[in-house]
Amino acid sequence: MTNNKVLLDWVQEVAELTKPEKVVWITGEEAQLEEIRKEGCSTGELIKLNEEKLPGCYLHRSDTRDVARVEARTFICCKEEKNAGPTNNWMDPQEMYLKLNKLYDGCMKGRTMYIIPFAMGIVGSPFAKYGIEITDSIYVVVSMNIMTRIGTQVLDAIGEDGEFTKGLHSKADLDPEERYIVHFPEDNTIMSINSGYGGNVLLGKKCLALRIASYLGQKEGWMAEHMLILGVENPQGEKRYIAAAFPSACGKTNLAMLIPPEGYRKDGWKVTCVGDDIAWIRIGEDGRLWATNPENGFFGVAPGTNEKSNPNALAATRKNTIFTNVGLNLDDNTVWWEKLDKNPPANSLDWTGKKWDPALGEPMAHPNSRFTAPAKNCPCIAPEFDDAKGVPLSAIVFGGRRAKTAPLVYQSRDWDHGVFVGSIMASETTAAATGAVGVVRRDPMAMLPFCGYNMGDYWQHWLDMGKKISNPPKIFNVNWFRTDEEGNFIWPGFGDNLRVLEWILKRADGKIGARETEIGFIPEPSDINIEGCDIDLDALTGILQVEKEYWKEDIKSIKEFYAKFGDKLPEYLAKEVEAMEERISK
Ligand SMILES: Nc1nc2c(ncn2[C@@H]2O[C@H](COP(=O)(O)OP(=O)(O)OP(=O)(O)O)[C@@H](O)[C@H]2O)c(=O)[nH]1
Ligand SMILES: O=C([O-])CC(=O)C(=O)O
Ligand SMILES: [Mn+2]
Repeated sequence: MTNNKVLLDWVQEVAELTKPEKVVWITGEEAQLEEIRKEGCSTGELIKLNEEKLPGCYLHRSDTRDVARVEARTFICCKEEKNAGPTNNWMDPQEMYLKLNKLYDGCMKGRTMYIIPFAMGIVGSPFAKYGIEITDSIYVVVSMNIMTRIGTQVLDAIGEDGEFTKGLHSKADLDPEERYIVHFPEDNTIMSINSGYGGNVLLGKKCLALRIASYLGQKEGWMAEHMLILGVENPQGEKRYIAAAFPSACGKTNLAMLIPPEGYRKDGWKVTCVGDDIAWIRIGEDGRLWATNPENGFFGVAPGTNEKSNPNALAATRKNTIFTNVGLNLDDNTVWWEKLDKNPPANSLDWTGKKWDPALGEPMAHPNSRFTAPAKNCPCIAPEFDDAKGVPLSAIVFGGRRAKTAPLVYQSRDWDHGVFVGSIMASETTAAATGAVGVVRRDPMAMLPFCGYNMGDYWQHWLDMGKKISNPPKIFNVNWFRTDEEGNFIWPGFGDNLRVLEWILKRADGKIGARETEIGFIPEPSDINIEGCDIDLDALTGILQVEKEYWKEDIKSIKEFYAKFGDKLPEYLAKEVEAMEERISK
């Protein structure tokens, strides 16, 4: 398969440690993959769904104690603790290797070890990064085939002495107490053990394309971000691209696949999706920022996805998709999740595989149940999806889930101030990670769980990038999640978010004015088009205010957070929070 000596030696070393019964190199050929899917069905790892209604689709159930990313068990192991920073778990690399090697010892006994060569980015592109994931999970093999570009083409691209990220995964015995998701950025190595949940085990995604890639980006002068990328074409035929960073389960997939409201559709607005979760961003020869999506599929949140909220995502899941932890309709062998439609199938199994009983009031699908769907399935996938050079960004948008404080939208004064706006992001936690849901926490640039080095150095890297871009995108912050006294969302969201994007793009093109406030530029309410939208001008005006009392509270929390970084906190950010405090307390 390959003459790469480093790779061959490593595979042999891993096989000696984990002691599998069999070793299989994944070629990427359909016949081999189909064999593996069949094998997965015979072991129960996969359940084949209705071939007529959902051709090529499977259901997978992960262990009930293993349904989300585990941030408390995710580590960045670099030589010096200060390089991991105060927001990452750290352990000395040698100590961690020792600990892990004990856990991996014999963990694949009686199992098959699969070797998956994969690419993040387009194979052969100068921006692609290659990896090898060794795993004992069929779910991982078939999911990596959807989420990344895999097979012999990748081995050829790596070549005899090319570099690659080493990724070792084993389900082992799924012991939550011994679960580890570990990154050794200095060794370009990832080790994951005792989990079978996507975010912990599909090592190309968060582990390589964000944690390892953010570290490489800092060294090599580019950026790896937790961002969707979308294209917006207005009725004049002007096409613009936006990248947006929202924390997990805060609306990236939905915004990336937005369907314009009816009036906008009639006028000729078009939205296309380049990516829904990760953006790799570089400075182009023209001095602008260019973004690519290194993935090949969507690992999207299932609950809430329906014909109305996100028809594009739903359409993407109608073939060759793997569903994880959703409900199973026993009458026709299809899947169901909360809000798919109004009629939960009575004769069904819940996400754990037990008969579902509506009387218990429990959801049928897990709140973090997911679909793994090929990007090519998505009706609005952008023509630039396969273009290795990516798309030029007009705007970068940050956003979180905040019932209060953050207004619907505001714009930073300039790039540096935009870095500040990203650094002070906060959001309510969601089911995407284990732990409490709905607790506000600081999540800078939506990268809190994904930054592979010291977040203070990461902010400095953003500031340094700004100095090198002659024509930087404009930077904004949005919040679709403001609630009223009864806890209802005030802004209708989803397709109507295009109304806010329209303002953002007019600002980016310098076509419209705005009101300067203590936190940045805010639209005049009349500048957001709400014709045909389910919100009135009063309510809109309400969510476009700077509410000083809330901001004062937020500034306290920002300062506490910043204080953790000591001398790693860029001076500009330290000064800016003081300046903002002064403006707010006037
Ligand atoms: N109220 C409101 N809810 C939204 C909006 N957009 C998305 N959501 C909800 O937010 C949840 C998650 O949205 P996604 O688009 O899947 O989140 P994501 O950012 O892609 O998440 P990850 O895949 O975890 O990174 C779903 O329950 C959606 O229904 C919006 O504009 N308004
Ligand atoms: O990694 C996962 O499990 C899914 C995801 O996109 C996120 O949590 O942001
Ligand atoms: Mn994500």
